[in-house]
Amino acid sequence: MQGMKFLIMNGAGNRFAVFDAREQSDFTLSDAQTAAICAPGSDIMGPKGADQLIIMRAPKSGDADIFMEIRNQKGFEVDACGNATRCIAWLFMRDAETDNCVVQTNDALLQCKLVDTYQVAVDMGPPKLEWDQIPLEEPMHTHHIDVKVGPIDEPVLHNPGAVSMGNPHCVFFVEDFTTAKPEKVGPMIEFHPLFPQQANVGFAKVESKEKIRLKVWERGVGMTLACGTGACAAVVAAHRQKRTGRKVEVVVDGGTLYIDWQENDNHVIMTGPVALEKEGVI
Ligand SMILES: N[C@@H](CCC[C@H](N)C(=O)O)C(=O)O
Repeated sequence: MQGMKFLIMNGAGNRFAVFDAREQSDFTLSDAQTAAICAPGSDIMGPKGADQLIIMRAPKSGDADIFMEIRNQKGFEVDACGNATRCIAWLFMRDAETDNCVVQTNDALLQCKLVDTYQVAVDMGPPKLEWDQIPLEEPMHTHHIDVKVGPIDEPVLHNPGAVSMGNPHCVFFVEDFTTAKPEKVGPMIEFHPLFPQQANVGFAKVESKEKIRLKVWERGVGMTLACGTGACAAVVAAHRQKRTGRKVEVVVDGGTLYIDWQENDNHVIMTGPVALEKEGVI
């Protein structure tokens, strides 16, 4: 690790430890090493820690510019992270002096575009909506799934939508966050038996057909200031339940993400901010 390029970045407050291993293909971190680096208070990350750790690697195919390995704060690898995609794309575009690029993840090839100095748009592709794509434990419609929180006859939360944006999301629609209690409900749903690969849990307050206020309990992390795939999933779930249109401003604790679930090609476009907090060498 000594001598390796290291950065701290965030996308709307979703914070990342970034290692540039493009020229060190044998560089790996165990789950335990990853968790130690990401932990709030770690030597590398300081008090805020990192929500995800990203390893930039050489692309695995000729149609991509860069490959991004994604690890959650708890250490394990996952297949998608919308905010980190914007950050890694921004970095690549800055260094290559271009305004578009393709970021590769385990899940997809993602087309990215610089739309302003610190704003990047990512084509997150089509949402996956079949029960076995999320995945769920058993066949069911994903438009709203039979999960309830609270007393059986008067649940506080019910009928969440299930969406995969390359990672599993369960999105509840809430009246207010005080009653919904995301910090308490999040971990219960993350490990609900209906989700064999666990789930990211969204709490979306629809303010109008064009605006959602969103909080997300992230799988393998906890509450974060922003979740890009969570924002995409919230808009897909909201539109499917006829709560919003397809083009929605999603306000998260760390900023605003603009989501457009395009009707013509079914792709979800996410636009949002990127911040570079620190850049150096380990
Ligand atoms: N912060 C992310 C999502 C990161 C992965 C997620 N916690 C998972 O386990 O799937 C984003 O911006 O999308």
